Amino acid sequence: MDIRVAAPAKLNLYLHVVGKRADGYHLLDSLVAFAADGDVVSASPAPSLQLTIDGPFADGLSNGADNLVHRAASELAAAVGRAPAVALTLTKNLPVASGIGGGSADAAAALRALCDLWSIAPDDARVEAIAAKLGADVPVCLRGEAAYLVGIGHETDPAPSLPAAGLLLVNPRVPLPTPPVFKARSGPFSAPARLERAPRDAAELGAMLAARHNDLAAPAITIVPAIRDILTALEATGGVRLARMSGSGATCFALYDDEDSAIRAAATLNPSWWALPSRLSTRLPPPIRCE
Ligand SMILES: C[C@@](CO)(OP(=O)(O)O)[C@H](O)COP(=O)(O)OP(=O)(O)OC[C@H]1O[C@@H](n2ccc(N)nc2=O)[C@H](O)[C@@H]1O
Ligand SMILES: Nc1ncnc2c1ncn2[C@@H]1O[C@H](COP(=O)(O)OP(=O)(O)O)[C@@H](O)[C@H]1O
Repeated sequence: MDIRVAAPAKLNLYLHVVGKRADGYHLLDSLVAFAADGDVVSASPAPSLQLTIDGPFADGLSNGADNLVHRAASELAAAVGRAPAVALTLTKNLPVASGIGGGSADAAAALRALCDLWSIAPDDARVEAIAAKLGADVPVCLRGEAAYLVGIGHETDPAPSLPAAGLLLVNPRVPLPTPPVFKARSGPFSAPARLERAPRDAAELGAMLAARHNDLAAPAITIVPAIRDILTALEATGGVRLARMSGSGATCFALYDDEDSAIRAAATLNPSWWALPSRLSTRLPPPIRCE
C-alpha cells in the first residue's frame, strides 16, 4: 500500500517585511497561495526509514537525515512513540532553494502522508508543533490554503477566497538560500497591507497585488541579477496581470486569466530558465491510497 500526497508550490503573492525581532527573525505580512502543481511525496510501510528522491531536481539533494522529509518522519515517529518504519519517495519537480517553499511543502506533505498511514489526525497539536519546528513555512503548507502569514510566519490568519487564475513560475536555475536575502534587506519597514476584500477575478487580483510588493525582491536581485531579467520578460508576456518574485527568490511568478495564457507565455521565454505553467489552487487534494 502506497499513499501519495501533493506538495504544491507555495507563492507569496505579496510579502511585506514589517519589523524585526531581537533574535534577528523578521516580522512578515504576506499573502500565501498555492499552485496546482509541485512535488509529490509517497509513503509505504517498510522495515525502517528510507528516503528515495527522483524527479528533475533530485540531483544534489541529500536523502539523509538533513532532508526535511526525513526529518518530518523521524520527528513525527518520535512524537507519537512509534518506529519510523516507512519508505518515502520524494519526486522533486520544483527547484531547490527557490522561494516557493519546496522543502517546506515536502515536509508538510510527508507529515500528511504519515498521518494518513499511522491514523493520526492532521490537526493533532503534535503535528502542528513539528511543522513549526521544521521551518517557518511548513505550517502554512500543512494547511495548503491561501492564508496571511503572521509574525515570523509560523502563524497564519485565513485569507479571502482567491479567484481562478493562470500562473507561470520561472526560475533562473540558480539556488538562492533564504538567510542571505533577509540579511541583505535594508531600509525602513513596510506597513501591513491585507486585501480589503476578496478579488472577483484574476484582473482584480492583479490590480490589488500591484498596490503591494515583495520587500525581498530588491535584496534578492543584488545576489541573483537574473531575477530582474525574468521579471522584465514576464511583464512583456501577453495577457499578464502581474509579475513578481515569490518569497526570498529566485523564483518569480506571473498571473494570467487562465492556464492556457500561462502555457503560451512560457513558450516565449529564455529556454535556459525553468518554467512551470500552472494555476492557483483552491483546495489541497486529499492523500491518494494505492493498494
Ligand atoms: C521567506 C519565506 C516567505 O514565505 O519563504 P522562502 O523564500 O523561504 O520560500 C519564509 O518566511 C521563509 O521560511 P523558511 O524557508 O521556512 O525559513 P526558515 O528556515 O524558518 O528560516 C531561514 C532563515 O531565514 C531568516 N528568516 C526566516 C523567516 C523570517 N520570518 N525571518 C527571517 O529572518 C532567518 O535568518 C532564518 O534562519
Ligand atoms: N525536501 C527538500 N526539498 C528542498 N530543499 C530541502 C529539502 N530538504 C532540505 N532542504 C534544504 O532546504 C533548503 C531550502 O530549500 P527550499 O525549501 O527548496 O527553499 P525555499 O524555502 O527558498 O523555497 C535547501 O537549501 C535544501 O538544502
